[in-house]
Amino acid sequence: MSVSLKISGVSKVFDKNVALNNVDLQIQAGEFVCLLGPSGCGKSTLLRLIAGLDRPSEGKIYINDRDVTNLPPSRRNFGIMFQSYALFPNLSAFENVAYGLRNKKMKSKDIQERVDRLFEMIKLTSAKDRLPSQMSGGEQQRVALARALATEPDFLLLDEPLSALDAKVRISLRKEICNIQKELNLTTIMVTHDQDEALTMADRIVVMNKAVVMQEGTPEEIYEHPENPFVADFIGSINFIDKEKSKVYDLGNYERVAIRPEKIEITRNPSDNVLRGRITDIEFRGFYDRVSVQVSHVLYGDMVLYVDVPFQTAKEMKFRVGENVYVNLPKEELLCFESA
Ligand SMILES: Nc1ncnc2c1ncn2[C@@H]1O[C@H](COP(=O)(O)OP(=O)(O)OP(=O)(O)O)[C@@H](O)[C@H]1O
Repeated sequence: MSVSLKISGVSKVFDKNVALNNVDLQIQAGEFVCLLGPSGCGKSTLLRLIAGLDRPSEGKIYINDRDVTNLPPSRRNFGIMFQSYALFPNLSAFENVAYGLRNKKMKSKDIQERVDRLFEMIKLTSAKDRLPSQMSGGEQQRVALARALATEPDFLLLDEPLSALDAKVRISLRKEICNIQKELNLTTIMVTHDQDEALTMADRIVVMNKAVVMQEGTPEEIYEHPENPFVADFIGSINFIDKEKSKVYDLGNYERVAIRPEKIEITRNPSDNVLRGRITDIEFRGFYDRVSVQVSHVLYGDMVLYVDVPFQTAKEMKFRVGENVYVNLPKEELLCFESA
């Protein structure tokens, strides 16, 4: 069974340090939610409160509308997986996964069946009898996932589960975790500070900063319609244009506009609505080039805009550092913020 979770007015204060400030959050049954934010924003604290490893200073936590705020972890029925694999070093992979089931006094035959099924799920059947020290980091983390799922939890908590792994393994494990999560329709909350991870894995992202939720939404909503400069800046790259610099655009009541580097067009043809500039730097970034353009509009003052030019366009246009170009900031791509 998959459950819904509700965090209602939750605060957590350590001495005088406010780790969470009046956080509200609803998570639907079967949903994959990522808590994303910079170091110290409170995401691990929130995960610990949901697990019952710590108690909120204020507010309530509900599982399927049942108040569990004062229930111990053992009565919340979740699986958990940490950054460090935390496997028992002296037990085989199989016994690591079976551990919780033996504790529950499940029959040997049933344990065998369930653990075998889990090893099929994580595609590691051949490594069942190995010790953790005989497995790669990625394999150990898959065993940790199987262990978290063994007791058929109602929801899954993942605390930076991929951050200790190298880039390739991380990307393949992202997919595997998502597939398993969807197959089991298991409500899942993952803490990460890696925006790519959140964007590729989550049904919904909760962006946090300084103990509060800054915005929540689908990856597309968060990327395309950030509600404030913090979210715009934290997820993806962004150029900010502040009011005092922007005499070209009438910002009305807005204090700032912003535009993502891939939304700016760079050309050699002057036309309406383009700004003149000079290329000061070109960085090769694989499938795109990041071109820095010093905009030299009299009214603009000095401002560098970053423009991401897709690989193919960059190849055809052959931009050079020092060259004069024009940049177009399409009006419909501008993000407007009332305050900085
Ligand atoms: N047990 C504790 N005692 C005192 N302060 C704590 C404790 N746990 C967390 N904090 C503080 O609460 C704030 C939030 O910490 P938390 O670990 O939740 O952040 P985080 O977003 O998970 O950061 P990171 O990504 O670095 O793990 C920080 O200022 C931290 O120092």
